Amino acid sequence: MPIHQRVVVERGARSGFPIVVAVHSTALGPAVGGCRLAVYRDWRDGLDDALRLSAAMTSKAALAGLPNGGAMTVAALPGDGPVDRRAVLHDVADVIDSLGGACATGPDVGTGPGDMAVLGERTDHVLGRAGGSSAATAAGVVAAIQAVVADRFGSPALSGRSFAVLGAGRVGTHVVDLLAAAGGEVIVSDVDASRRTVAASCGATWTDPRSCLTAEVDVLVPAALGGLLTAATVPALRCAAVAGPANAQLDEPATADLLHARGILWAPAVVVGSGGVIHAVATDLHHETPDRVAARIAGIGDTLTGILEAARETSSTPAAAASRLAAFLIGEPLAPTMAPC
Ligand SMILES: NC(=O)c1ccc[n+]([C@@H]2O[C@H](COP(=O)([O-])OP(=O)(O)OC[C@H]3O[C@@H](n4cnc5c(N)ncnc54)[C@H](O)[C@@H]3O)[C@@H](O)[C@H]2O)c1
Repeated sequence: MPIHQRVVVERGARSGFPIVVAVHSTALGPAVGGCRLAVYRDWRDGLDDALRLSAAMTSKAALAGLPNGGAMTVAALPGDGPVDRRAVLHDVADVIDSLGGACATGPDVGTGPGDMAVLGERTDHVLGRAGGSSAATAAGVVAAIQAVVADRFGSPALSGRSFAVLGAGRVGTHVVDLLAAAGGEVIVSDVDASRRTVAASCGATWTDPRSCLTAEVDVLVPAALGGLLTAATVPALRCAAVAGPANAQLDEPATADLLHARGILWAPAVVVGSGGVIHAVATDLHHETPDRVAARIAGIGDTLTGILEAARETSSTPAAAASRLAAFLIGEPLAPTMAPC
């Protein structure tokens, strides 16, 4: 198993809370990854998260075509008692800064652009201060959907194709708008009924989450939480393909085989949902022009097309083909925790 390049665990000088920065790999360039502030029963669970997510980020960055490796930062908060958020963020910034540019961090669960601005008071190695990742993520999702539609139906045209978008949050709303504007027939759902306005504003059809999941459509687009695709839900699907940004869509890697056996094309979320990371890293770290960044995001479609072709040629799942491609790009075999999904 490829060992992490460097893992730092420190007690925050101001907050006293454990701060973990895991740098998995800098083989392709400086490592990038999210900064997670979360409550853990035991801080070592936060360390596990950092180790797992930084390894997965190495695959994500490689598949995104970025000259970067993977990292992850975790501040393990206590479940009770006051939290001086600013103090925690400054502790995080000092640990990141002490690594001298080996890694940069951006928004993740529990953090947003405002928090990145606070980190930026003490280190330059910060991404995503300006926000805007959800629009970039959605643009990448649509590029991926075009590749999926081309693979399944022979043309990337979205007009006249049908979509079910599950989750009308920040990314899902943009995706619904883009698909509807391209002439797609769109069904949308969310557990939050107030999100019904997303459908009303662009002529999409609102439905309940279960009906959305099992709708007879060309592409199901998971844009809510993870764990959607399981041995229980896959038999109920009536779509030709699944392509969405939701992280950890598969409850376990073997579910990709169930989808494959049912003839449903599943596009790995690590590729489909990479537009936001590409935008943040290419803009903030590599200072690329907006046109170059947009081209990189549109390139998600080409990457996915290559993965789907490789899967077909080798009679394997797209998940397995993506895993092989990531290993080739990184130049070393992937550990199970790095398998892209
Ligand atoms: N924001 C990004 O740039 C980005 C990038 C890559 C991946 N992702 C992933 O994409 C997904 C959506 O991200 P987001 O930023 O739009 O999140 P969000 O929190 O803004 O939206 C998620 C939406 O899903 C809804 N939801 C939750 N559970 C649901 C369920 N069981 N059925 C239907 N709807 C449900 C919520 O009510 C919410 O409106 C997440 O899994 C996220 O990890 C996001």
